[in-house]
Amino acid sequence: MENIIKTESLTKKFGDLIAVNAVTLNVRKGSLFGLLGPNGSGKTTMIKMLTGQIVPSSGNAHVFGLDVATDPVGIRTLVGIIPEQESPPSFLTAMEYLEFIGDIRKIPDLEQKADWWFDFLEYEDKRNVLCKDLSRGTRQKLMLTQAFIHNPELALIDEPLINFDPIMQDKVKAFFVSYTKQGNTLFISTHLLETAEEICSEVAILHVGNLLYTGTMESVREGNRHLSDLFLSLVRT
Ligand SMILES: Nc1ncnc2c1ncn2[C@@H]1O[C@H](COP(=O)(O)OP(=O)(O)OP(=O)(O)O)[C@@H](O)[C@H]1O
Repeated sequence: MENIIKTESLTKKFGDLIAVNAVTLNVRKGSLFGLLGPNGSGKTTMIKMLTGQIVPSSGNAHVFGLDVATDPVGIRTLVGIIPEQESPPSFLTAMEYLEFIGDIRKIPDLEQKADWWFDFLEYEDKRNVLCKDLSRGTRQKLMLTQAFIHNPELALIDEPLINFDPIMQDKVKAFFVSYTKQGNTLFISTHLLETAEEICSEVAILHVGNLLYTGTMESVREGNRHLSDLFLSLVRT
């Protein structure tokens, strides 16, 4: 099956600190890929490199065949991301922010698509509220909306569920599963191991920048093993 993301010895150093150490992995089309790891293991750094927000120190990564180092804008045009800032501009309303995204991405039928997302994520009543006055969960809804509103074939999202209540988490999880069942690819980082076990088709486990495991959820579950058992056995050693 086609690899949508390919990395080879991908490395990021911040001074003497090696945040991501020679990671080689492939993400297949249609995967719901979960990147797991303890605090500071390099998950955000990986996502930032794969979305062209920071440049690798060495090694390489290709997304849709585009090199993250030389074509970051090409990649960001194609994929859905929540940018580094993670918050919409405070001086725009939710709808004004989506119009701004619609202009940049040249999205046809923006109004109609925004209506669908306001309804689906249940924040229609916040449409005309300034972003600075939105709750953290509602800001996360808006950021998810802007990541998916142009119907990308690939989205890379750092901790997509963390600010949501359990009901909204269920709804978003179901969306992620149906999004990938349609042939799209989703790459998420998460600390929620039960959630990853429930929805991911493949996982990778990072520990102090090193890739300790990558495999399908079937291979994780061999012998009735739980993802948390595998995770803890790898990162506690
Ligand atoms: N801009 C930076 N400058 C210096 N060090 C950085 C920078 N960004 C990240 N790091 C370091 O790189 C390492 C990996 O950080 P990263 O944010 O990628 O981890 P993470 O797995 O996403 O962590 P968490 O689960 O806590 O969000 C950490 O030691 C972090 O302190």
